[in-house]
Amino acid sequence: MIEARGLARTFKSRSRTVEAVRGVDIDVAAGELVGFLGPNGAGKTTTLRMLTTLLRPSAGSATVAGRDLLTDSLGVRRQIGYVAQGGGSAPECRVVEEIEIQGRFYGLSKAESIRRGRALAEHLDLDGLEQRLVRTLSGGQKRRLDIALGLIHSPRLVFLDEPTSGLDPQSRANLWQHIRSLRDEHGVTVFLTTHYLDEADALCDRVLVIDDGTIVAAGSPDELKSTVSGDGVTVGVPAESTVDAAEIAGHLPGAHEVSTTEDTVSFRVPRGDTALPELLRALEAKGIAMTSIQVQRPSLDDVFLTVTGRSLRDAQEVPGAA
Ligand SMILES: Nc1ncnc2c1ncn2[C@@H]1O[C@H](COP(=O)(O)OP(=O)(O)OP(=O)(O)O)[C@@H](O)[C@H]1O
Repeated sequence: MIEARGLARTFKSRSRTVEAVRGVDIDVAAGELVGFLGPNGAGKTTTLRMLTTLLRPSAGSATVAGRDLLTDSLGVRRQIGYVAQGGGSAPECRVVEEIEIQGRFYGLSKAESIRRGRALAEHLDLDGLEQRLVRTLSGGQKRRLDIALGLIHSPRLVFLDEPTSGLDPQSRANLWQHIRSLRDEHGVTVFLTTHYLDEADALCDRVLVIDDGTIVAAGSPDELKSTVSGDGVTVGVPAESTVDAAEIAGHLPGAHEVSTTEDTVSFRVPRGDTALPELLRALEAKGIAMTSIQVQRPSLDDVFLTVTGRSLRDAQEVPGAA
């Protein structure tokens, strides 16, 4: 559905040149729900704007929904839906008018726009809001309206730029369900940007991690996590046993990054759940009584940390990156 090669975009002003996207390759298959994850300023929106024909690439090529991005941008536009970060609906318009206007933009008749609008309203929980002014909608309702507008012409591929940013946790979870059902029930391929780790983890089949204009990791959330350093295990032991316990931990298959505090031993192993029985047996054989145990699956932040050397959360706070 998307095949991009070496897509790049440089912004030049008199004082400086910004290489916002430095030659990315992107492959998205039909029916996938793919997340583009990265900190502020990583190049997510710039990539999205290129793939949706809103910004001409400085280099590279792409096929989007079967159309060539550079030579058939109109064809691409007809095939895709795009929901920008702030959405596109006018605050003083009624919901029903927005839906109708959007349909007319895409060449639907008034009757078709209304029919399609009704179906989308039902699907996206907008029933009963048709006569409301857009500015009176809640944050979650407004996002769902923006998504409905992006889907009015029944695109096979939809781009969502940070669809849940600024929403409260409940509205975010609700919107995730709607986004999932676009794919599950309507077969729409979804490509979305996010800087929420939990969103990428919970929602996406596959995640592309972008940092400083370059894709630094790609795979399903589980694949990405398993390529990192494995599960983190922390075992509490009596202070006099930490040295022995650390040695035992270090001999477990695949154990690495062993460290101790006064009364804990921490290490990583490929699978925490399978390493634990062996650890327990070995500690018991040495007469070491464990006082606590904690196993932590790696997070997407660990992935980011491994590939960039920085925490994704810290990377959000880079001055001037926004
Ligand atoms: N029109 C522009 N002119 C100059 N620089 C730009 C322009 N648009 C984006 N940039 C720069 O390109 C880089 C990537 O920006 P982009 O908006 O693509 O990042 P992002 O990952 O979408 O960030 P965010 O999560 O904050 O939306 C940033 O350094 C940004 O300042």
